[in-house]
Amino acid sequence: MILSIEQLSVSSGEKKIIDCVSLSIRKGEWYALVGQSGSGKSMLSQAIGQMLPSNLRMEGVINFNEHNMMSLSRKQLGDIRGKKLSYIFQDYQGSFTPFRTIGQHFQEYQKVHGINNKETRRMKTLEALESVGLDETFYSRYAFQLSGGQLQRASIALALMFSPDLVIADEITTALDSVTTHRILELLAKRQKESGCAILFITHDWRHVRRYATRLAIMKSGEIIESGGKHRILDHPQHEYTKQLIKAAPILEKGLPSGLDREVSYESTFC
Ligand SMILES: Nc1ncnc2c1ncn2[C@@H]1O[C@H](COP(=O)(O)OP(=O)(O)OP(=O)(O)O)[C@@H](O)[C@H]1O
Repeated sequence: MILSIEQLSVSSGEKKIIDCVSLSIRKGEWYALVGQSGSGKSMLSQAIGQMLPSNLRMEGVINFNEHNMMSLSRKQLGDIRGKKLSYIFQDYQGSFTPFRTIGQHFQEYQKVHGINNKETRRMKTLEALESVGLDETFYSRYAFQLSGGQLQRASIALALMFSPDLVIADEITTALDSVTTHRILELLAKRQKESGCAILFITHDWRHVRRYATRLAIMKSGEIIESGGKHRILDHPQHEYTKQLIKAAPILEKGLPSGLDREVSYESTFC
């Protein structure tokens, strides 16, 4: 297991926001976390990287690789975050400051993680951008000169820069149109295959669960109410709430069975 969460609770004063959650993620898998708005998905994802605000109290165990995340120092957490554990957020505009070029962001990110030679950092940046279909002209562009899809491509490149074991992708396509969404998720799937990382994929969209996930968990009011393999849950949901969520989902693409991979060519067109 890459990640093992046991009996995790997060509270604000007397109020439990996450209630005794346990889940584990295997090496290289695509694990989906599904649930209504406010159910605690983002909070759980932030708890994994120990990024919760100080007003919240955490209990339980979070083991990431061989590390007990809750007992690490700031410095140890800093070494893991970005290198072994990385995040891609919904708010891609917020991930890049407007006054710095894409290249400067990549330079800074690598510098923080100990790559001291500027030219090495530049070469690695160009390689990373190329791996997501962005050519070298993007190096000197500012974030506001990129489309939403291009910024998410850059976010994916940044998140995968140090070949992390786990990438947490928190509703990364919510702000994108459907064609761009498709291209971004195909790109993420392709880069996942190449790098072998596991993905914790937070989503509201059952079509994406059906297409990409290997296993999933459903959250409701801070608890995981059902978890397991994709086929089992999509084809035979046990919990009434899961049944309702699946029923309320948009009609799934006709003729696409729950688990069969369908080859879709990777579009390198910039989006
Ligand atoms: N710092 C905080 N202090 C107290 N409560 C908080 C704090 N941050 C978030 N919450 C509450 O925790 C609950 C879970 O929020 P969270 O953002 O994890 O939900 P979510 O499932 O990710 O929702 P969405 O799908 O809309 O992003 C919400 O009720 C939210 O108001």
